[in-house]
Amino acid sequence: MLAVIGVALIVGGIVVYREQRRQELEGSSRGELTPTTEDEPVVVAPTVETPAVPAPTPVAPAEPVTPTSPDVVVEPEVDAEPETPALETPEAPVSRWARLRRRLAGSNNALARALSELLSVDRLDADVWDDFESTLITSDLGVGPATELTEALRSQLAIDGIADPERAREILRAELIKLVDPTLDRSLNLTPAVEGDPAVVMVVGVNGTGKTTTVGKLARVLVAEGKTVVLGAADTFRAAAAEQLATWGDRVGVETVRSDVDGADPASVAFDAVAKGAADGTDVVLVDTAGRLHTKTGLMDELGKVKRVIEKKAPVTEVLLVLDATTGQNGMTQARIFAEVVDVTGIVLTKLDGSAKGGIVVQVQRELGVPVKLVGLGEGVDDLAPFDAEGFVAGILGE
Ligand SMILES: Nc1nc2c(ncn2[C@@H]2O[C@H](COP(=O)(O)OP(=O)(O)OP(=O)(O)O)[C@@H](O)[C@H]2O)c(=O)[nH]1
Repeated sequence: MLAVIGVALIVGGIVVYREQRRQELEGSSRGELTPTTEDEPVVVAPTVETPAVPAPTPVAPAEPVTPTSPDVVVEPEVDAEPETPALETPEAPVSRWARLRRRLAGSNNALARALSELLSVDRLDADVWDDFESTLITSDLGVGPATELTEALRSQLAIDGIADPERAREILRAELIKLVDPTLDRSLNLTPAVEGDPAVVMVVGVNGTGKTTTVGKLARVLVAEGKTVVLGAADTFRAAAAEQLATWGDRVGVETVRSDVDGADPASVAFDAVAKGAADGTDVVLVDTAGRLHTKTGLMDELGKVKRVIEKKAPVTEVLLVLDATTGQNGMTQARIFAEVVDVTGIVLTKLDGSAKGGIVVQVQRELGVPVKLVGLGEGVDDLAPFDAEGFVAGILGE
């Protein structure tokens, strides 16, 4: 009898234990973890919420899944809850030249070619100098600067010769730097006329030159310098331009003022952007504008109006003209027209990485009397650098 009672107790114990264990396992598989105490939260790895999708047919693990099997429903990968993208830290402007300089050397520059050919000849006769001058002209240096450089080198190398290539190179470098003019003030004017106002930079240029990209890249340069920025999408002609600009801004935590209406008045968007900048105590407002060249009067009217309307709020401190270096003489024609309709205070030369004609730096500065302040040397987000005469010449000479 005792033995029967003993066996009954053991069997009963086993049944109770199994039931408890089963409940425990069920609970944990549903991820139902509860904090043990209120101030000691249990950290649970974020559970992926499966949206109300019809339950997929389970796939037998042993059977290889082939794309041709019509019965197989592959469980879609469920993305984790979208996270706010982390803000990017743009590269500091000072370190950019060192990285981008090599791209100038790699662009089969006509200027660089002319210089290295000059250094490789045995004798500097009249034919060599004529060829040299012609190649300089094809590099978009402009006739005046090409003749000047040829004459300067001719007189100096006539004395020293090129027997010492190092010395000849020194002379070349010095003359080129003189031509590019290291004395020009290339800093952006970001000092507001009235204290407390934001500095206002208007960016103008023909569409396709890289204007919107430049505004986005410039915002990164300013953010890297610790400045606060607001973007104004006043290029309301192309609807996607505002979207493109806002994407640039979002990546570095910069707000973009834009219109919800396609083809809205650019002057009003520009005004709103500057008003927002002023209200928020922002350092710089960058205004992207449209640059359709229907007629000069149309362009003048539009840009003139944008500037006038902005200045009801705060004076424009800098007008940057964006030029595509690969368009050569065409770019020069655009530059002349823009310089007639607005007071350009600085040039941004884009796509210098793809241009065989770096000489345009010199020509555009000479003709417009305005310094090249920034250069675009690639499609990367930080491929815009403050221009520097010595760095540019070193790049051209492949140093
Ligand atoms: N290689 C190279 N490409 C560049 C550079 N700057 C801009 N681009 C490219 O040029 C193309 C045109 O740039 P956008 O900024 O859209 O030109 P946009 O002038 O603003 O044109 P709209 O938006 O129509 O006004 C893009 O593919 C850019 O990536 C540069 O310095 N080097």
